[in-house]
Formats: sequence, C-alpha cells, structure tokens
Amino acid sequence: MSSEDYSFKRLHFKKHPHTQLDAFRFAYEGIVYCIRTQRNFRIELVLAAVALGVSIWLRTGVATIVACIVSVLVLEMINTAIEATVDLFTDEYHPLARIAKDVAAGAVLVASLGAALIGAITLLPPLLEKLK
Ligand SMILES: Nc1ncnc2c1ncn2[C@@H]1O[C@H](COP(=O)(O)OP(=O)(O)OP(=O)(O)O)[C@@H](O)[C@H]1O
Repeated sequence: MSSEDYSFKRLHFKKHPHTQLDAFRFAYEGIVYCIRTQRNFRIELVLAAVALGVSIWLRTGVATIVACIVSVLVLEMINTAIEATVDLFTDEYHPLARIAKDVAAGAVLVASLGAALIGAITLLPPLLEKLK
C-alpha cells in the first residue's frame, strides 16, 4: 500500500469524534502500513521470529529477546513516521531533513546492532552447548 492509497482510504476521515475502538484501528493500520511498505520491517519480523523460535527451543528466558525485538520494531516504526513527516514537510533537498532522516535511521541501526549483540550473548552459549 503506497502512502497515496493510505491517504485515499482516509478521504472521509473525520477528526472528531472517534471512539477508543477507532483509535486501536488507526494504530493497527499504522502497523499494517509498515508491514506492507517497509522491507526492513518485514526482514526484522522474520529475524524476530527466528530468534524467538531458537530461544524457545533452547529454553533460554525469552524476556530479553522479546525486549530486543520490541525495541527494534518500535524504532523502525518511529523511523517510518519521521520519514513520512519529513516528506510531508518538503520534497526538496534540505540539510535538516537529511539530519532528521539519518538520525532516525541511525537509531534503528544502533538498536539492531544492540539486539544482535544481546541475541548472540544470550543464544550462542546454549546453542553451542546443545550442538556439542
Ligand atoms: N528531503 C531530503 N533532504 C535531504 N536529504 C534527504 C531528503 N530525503 C532523503 N534524504 C536522504 O536520503 C536518505 C534516504 O531517505 P529516504 O526517504 O529514501 O529513506 P529510505 O531509503 O526510505 O529509508 P529506509 O530504508 O529506512 O526506509 C536519508 O537518510 C537522507 O540522507
């Protein structure tokens, strides 16, 4: 779904009033938008499923892995929101637009590297033990 399709769906959007259920639906649509349009988000979902599966198989605590997964996915979504906001503001080159997008992408990279490191520390020793 492109951002144009997404906007089209909302042609009849009324800002007020909306119910709590509508608020959940808007949030759900945001998640679906990320899955449909962000390749990195889909890759992260697959890696998350693999890491979670391995963690369950090895019977390590899953809480750390879940925390890493949530951090990366949430940051990817915030990155997508920042990109959309910057694109809404300008489609011209602007150094501040570049900083906003680069810093947001950098945040995702830091979280991803951290998650990979934590994943390796948590999963590698029991995995090597199991494969002995
Ligand atoms: N309006 C702009 N002004 C200046 N630089 C920009 C602008 N838009 C994008 N850039 C630069 O291009 C890079 C890629 O921006 P783009 O919007 O294409 O993100 P993307 O490739 O879709 O990112 P992702 O892969 O995380 O979805 C930014 O990180 C930034 O360095």
